[in-house]
Amino acid sequence: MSSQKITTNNGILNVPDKPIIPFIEGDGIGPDIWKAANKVLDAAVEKAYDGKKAIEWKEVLAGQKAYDKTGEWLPQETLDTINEYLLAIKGPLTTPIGGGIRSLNVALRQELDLFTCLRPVRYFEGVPSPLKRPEETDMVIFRENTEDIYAGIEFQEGTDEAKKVIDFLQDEMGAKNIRFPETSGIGIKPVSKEGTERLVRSAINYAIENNRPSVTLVHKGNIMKFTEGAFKAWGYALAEREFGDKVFTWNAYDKIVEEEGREAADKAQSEAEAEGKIIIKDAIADIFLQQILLRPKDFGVVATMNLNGDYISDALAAQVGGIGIAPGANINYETGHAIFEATHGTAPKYAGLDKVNPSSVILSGVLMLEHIGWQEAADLVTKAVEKTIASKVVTYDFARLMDGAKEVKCSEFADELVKNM
Ligand SMILES: NC(=O)C1=CN([C@@H]2O[C@H](COP(=O)(O)OP(=O)(O)OC[C@H]3O[C@@H](n4cnc5c(N)ncnc54)[C@H](OP(=O)(O)O)[C@@H]3O)[C@@H](O)[C@H]2O)C=CC1
Ligand SMILES: O=C(O)CCC(=O)C(=O)O
Ligand SMILES: [Mg+2]
Repeated sequence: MSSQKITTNNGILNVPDKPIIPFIEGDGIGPDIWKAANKVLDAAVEKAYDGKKAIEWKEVLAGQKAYDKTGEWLPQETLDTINEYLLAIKGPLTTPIGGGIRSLNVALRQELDLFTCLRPVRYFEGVPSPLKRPEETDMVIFRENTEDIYAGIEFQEGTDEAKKVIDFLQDEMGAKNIRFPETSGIGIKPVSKEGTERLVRSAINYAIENNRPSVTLVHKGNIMKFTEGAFKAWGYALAEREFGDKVFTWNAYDKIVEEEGREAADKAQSEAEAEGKIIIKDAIADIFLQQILLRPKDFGVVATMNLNGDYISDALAAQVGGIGIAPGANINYETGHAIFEATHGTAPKYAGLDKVNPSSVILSGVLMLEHIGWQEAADLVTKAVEKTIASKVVTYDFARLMDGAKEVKCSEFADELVKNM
């Protein structure tokens, strides 16, 4: 079996039996969790296909390891390789706070135009959770991944650049509400119609393909009208224009309320639900954070901008047991390019201790196996995670909250998963 590249034809992947898939080990806990994931994913593929399929892993460098070896944090060769091989899986990469290099994670998403950050959130039976009914949290986050205040367009307080932008805003744009212009840093928040539309389109397509009853557009459009408010308006317009009678929007609901009253609007929505139409609704970001805790059953697919999606990801992860079990994928649904990675970061205090939960990156690997159509291998891993957690053999993060659990190391948890396949 010779190893080959995965290729694409109009976004449809052509996957050989032995695809070459690049990986980035990552900083901090990265080496520990990647080693565990590598073992589990290889075992699942071997078992599912009896040795007739296998992944050939190809290391590419980023972060501290890249800097130590090449003097660059994100070598061009890494970007070129992922671009060429279409997919990659990565451990977390460190971003210093308040100075130093900008996020390599964000750079990878921007450089490869991986416009969706997909983060499914589901409960595994037996995981300790702060909720009474954690199984009701079952959502898929579609986070815009290339724009927003997260794009990193910022000017530091006290610099000529910050002064120039502030002078421009005050003198030429009539801005009167910069409270302390002499000592302000400035951040810019670009949110585009194209960026919004491709994200919302992907979210609705996902909802249709996966029988999810609703897509909620989460925004702070009451305050940031022309960025977050526009996201909501463009999202509704796209849903109505491109998905027609497959969806029923709260925009349409509001129009019926105006013309015929609330009872007629409620009736129209109930009929749409009965016909299996996807309800496209919206929520303002602050109240949304309350609603996901108090009535999580109301939400299926969540489409939102970059910063909101970052906060929502960690909040929802906590509802189902924490960031140790929160997978993700950065995907361009138009080209098929994708990088799979955990939601969490490098957890530096645990680096090299062989201690943390590898489930997030392992389940990111499950998303990768599903992305290439290797569902049998993906299912083996998911079932092994279910079985292992149910048997109360867990890493420290779950063990500290579970009665009667056996705490194991990161590597031992991976061994247990392999045993339970
Ligand atoms: N995509 C990426 O590569 C990301 C990178 N980062 C970067 O990571 C660095 C550290 O960020 P920080 O804010 O501390 O967040 P982290 O997600 O790295 O860690 C915060 C805490 O979350 C818990 N945690 C994280 N991963 C695991 C795991 N696998 N198993 C169990 N528990 C886990 C630990 O909790 P406890 O202390 O309770 O045990 C840990 O102390 C920063 O440089 C940040 O920029 C952050 C997010 C994403
Ligand atoms: O890039 C980083 O350091 C943080 C990114 C992050 O928190 C995320 O994407 O969820
Ligand atoms: Mg985050």
